[in-house]
Amino acid sequence: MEIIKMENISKLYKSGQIQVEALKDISFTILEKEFVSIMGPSGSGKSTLLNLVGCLDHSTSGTYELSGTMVDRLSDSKMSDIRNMFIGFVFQNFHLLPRMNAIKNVEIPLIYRGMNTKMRKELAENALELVGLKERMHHLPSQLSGGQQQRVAIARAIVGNPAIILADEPTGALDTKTGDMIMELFVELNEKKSMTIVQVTHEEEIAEYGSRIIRLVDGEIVSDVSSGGKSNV
Ligand SMILES: Nc1ncnc2c1ncn2[C@@H]1O[C@H](COP(=O)(O)OP(=O)(O)OP(=O)(O)O)[C@@H](O)[C@H]1O
Repeated sequence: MEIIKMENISKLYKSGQIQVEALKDISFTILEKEFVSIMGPSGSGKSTLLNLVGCLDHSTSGTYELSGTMVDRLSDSKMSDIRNMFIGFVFQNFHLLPRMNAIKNVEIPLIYRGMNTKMRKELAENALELVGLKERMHHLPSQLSGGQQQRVAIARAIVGNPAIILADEPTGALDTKTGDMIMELFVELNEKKSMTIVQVTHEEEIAEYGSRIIRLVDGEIVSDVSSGGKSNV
């Protein structure tokens, strides 16, 4: 089943006289349960693409269907409803709230959903257990290592049981060994929890944890290869 379907997507940024075509008429589909890595040089459009997939921004032209819903034509508030329901985000620098302990950080997406305290705590504890951090749930981010903070961020991303995890350079702030542990967690979430994962990375070794690598250059897809060598372009 297709979960992400983009057709002829372009994104133009205009500032004054200057226009940048960050994405140029790109089309691709991602199936449920795929683990896709997006690579490309600086400025090639990776973050722009991830923002569109994550319903954080509108394209300039083209169509985007997320799990059967045409996203482009939705209002901002409808788009954020879709985002909260379908997508969990993981960032390079974790984006945890420093004054809240691990479990409170993980509860945040559930607060937005209006869930009651007891249910929130239970789900947040389960998510922290899944990432192997239940015993640290009362620690503040500053009392956790970088890898542990990223695992809290991943627990927060998955606590609402989203269909898709979007990760922007999830290992960018971590050493190699810790980065590998985060990737092993992604593989586990992908294989055991059937989560679709789309990550942006600069590192070839990190990209290879995915089962498919899409490469961008100058806003265009120049290659799209699944493991086993199957080309999707
Ligand atoms: N808000 C914006 N306004 C104007 N131009 C932008 C904006 N955001 C990005 N761009 C331009 O769009 C192009 C693609 O940027 P984008 O951030 O998507 O690239 P990237 O591949 O994620 O780069 P990096 O690896 O350095 O993060 C670049 O030329 C960038 O300067």
